[in-house]
Amino acid sequence: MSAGTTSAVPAGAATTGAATTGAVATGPDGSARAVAGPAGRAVPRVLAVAGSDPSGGAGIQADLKAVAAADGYGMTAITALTVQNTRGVRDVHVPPASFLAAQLDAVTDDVALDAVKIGMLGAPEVAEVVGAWLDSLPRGATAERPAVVLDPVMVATSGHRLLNPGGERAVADLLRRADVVTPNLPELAVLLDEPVARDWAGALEQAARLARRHGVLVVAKGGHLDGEVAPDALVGPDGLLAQVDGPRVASSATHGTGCSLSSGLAVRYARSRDWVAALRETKQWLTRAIRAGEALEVGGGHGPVDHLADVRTVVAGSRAATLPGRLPGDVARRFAGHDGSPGTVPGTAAEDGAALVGRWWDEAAGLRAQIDALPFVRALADGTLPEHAFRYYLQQDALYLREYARALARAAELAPTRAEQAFWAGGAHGALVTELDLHTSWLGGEPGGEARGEPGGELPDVPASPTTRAYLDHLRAAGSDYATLVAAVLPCYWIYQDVGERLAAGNHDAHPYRAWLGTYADDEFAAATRQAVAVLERVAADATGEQRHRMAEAFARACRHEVAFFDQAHAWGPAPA
Ligand SMILES: Nc1ncnc2c1ncn2[C@@H]1O[C@H](COP(=O)(O)OP(=O)(O)O)[C@@H](O)[C@H]1O
Ligand SMILES: Cc1ncc(COP(=O)(O)O)c(N)n1
Repeated sequence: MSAGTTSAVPAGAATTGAATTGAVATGPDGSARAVAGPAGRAVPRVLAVAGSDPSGGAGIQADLKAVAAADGYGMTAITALTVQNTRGVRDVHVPPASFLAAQLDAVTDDVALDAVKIGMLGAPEVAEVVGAWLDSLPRGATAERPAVVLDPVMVATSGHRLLNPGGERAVADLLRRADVVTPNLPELAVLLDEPVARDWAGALEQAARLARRHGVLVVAKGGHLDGEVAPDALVGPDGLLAQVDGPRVASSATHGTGCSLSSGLAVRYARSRDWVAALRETKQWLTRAIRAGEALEVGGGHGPVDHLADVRTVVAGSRAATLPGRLPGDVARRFAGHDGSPGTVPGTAAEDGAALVGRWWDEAAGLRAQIDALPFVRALADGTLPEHAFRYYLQQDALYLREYARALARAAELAPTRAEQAFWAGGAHGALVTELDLHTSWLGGEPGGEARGEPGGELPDVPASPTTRAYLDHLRAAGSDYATLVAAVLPCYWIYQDVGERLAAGNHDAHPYRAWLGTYADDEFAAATRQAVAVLERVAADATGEQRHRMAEAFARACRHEVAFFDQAHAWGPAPA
């Protein structure tokens, strides 16, 4: 199941987009709570009223990162200072409530707010100040009134109280002033004064009761339940409005998920004015952020999510794209005419293709030289590469191969002839079984000696790096057009075979990676590479000028990703303890 699948929307209930525009749920005080309305600002101005977490994963720090990740402008009014890290909360200091009131006034006097996210309040008097401030904001579902998302923070994941005794009533008193409230299951139970829901159906019933009692929309969250799916749902006074399912990620990087969800939701709602769409997008983003969290290696307890995982992927991709070397456009223009219009190359069709592909390969010579000069490749060649750096490379390569096999399978799906279909299907099988088996068995054994692990093992339980993800994104983006896809998958064959030939030539009996280097000198792989190149030549020969332009770009980009991929393990540092 993919993250953020929306389902179980009852007929007539809010879903997304135009269908929900104008839908409202009415609170007991008669104020309208818009489920969806006219679109808001492109870069919403969002104020987080919350506590500080010095370890950066939860609280105001998470809020700012989540707001930035959702492309909003973040501001903060700090309610409390905590002394905490990923392992737990050591102390809490709540400054005078009047100081918070002054912060709120300073921001509101100057800045028009599109949304407010309220998190940890710490003490009843702080909640009261926030309540009075909310009452001073414009009322009703007007453009001037900021959307208010209340995350009723009470207890940290570690079990430490984040709200003084007596604070629960004051927080409950804020519910009627919020548009959406996002309690976790224990908080939902406290707000209703009921036992904690034991299953999802119970959680949805409680959420509806809370929504009815306070005239507020409730996001029920399944983070605290078990099972393969981590469901969230938007629930109104009349019950379920929409359920958003996502896979439960097996990860300890869940510190601050509640803070991040509520902030991301506030920004996305302020932009789209559609709570269901905002929840779905926020959930999808959060799932990616949780997946990428462990790779940050922050702390020894419940680590943070990687709020900026998507940004890192883009940065890694553009870093690869700007590696020195000829711009793809230059390559393409030479063959397609200066304006990118269909050009002609003299000679027979078959010669055209070979000449074209030969030029692309020559244009990538600088990148191939860069690969040879990379610290990683040199250390692998001379045997000085630390074992943990080699393992890192193997792990990322295994994660890459699994998805690369999908790209080859897609090429098989799109192939116009039976021969090409069979070739790519064989390549997909080879990547998935032969090559991936080699990786998993190496990862289970001694990289320096012979492979010892079991073939057919599972993929390494590590997240794909931003560099790996960026390369895979490139392959995915190429996947709708056969010619572009063939050009994008080719460098992985060709460069690997080319670099491998030189690595294998320097192999010797005493080389610590001799068995691995031996795998590079594989005649079958060399033959498959020649065949893949022949297919590329055939496709290039038949391509229009515009297609050739796209192929040249896809090919050159993939070459750049190859450089970045080989380079990514070079910052190996000391071996982990
Ligand atoms: N292991 C997980 N995998 C995927 N999503 C999760 C996981 N844990 C929590 N979430 C999501 O994180 C958000 C916060 O959920 P939850 O843990 O219930 O709240 P809180 O952080 O307030 O205790 C929800 O969107 C929930 O679905
Ligand atoms: C300052 C602060 N605010 C909120 C939380 C709750 O975090 P979570 O999102 O994991 O429930 C926290 N641990 N610290």
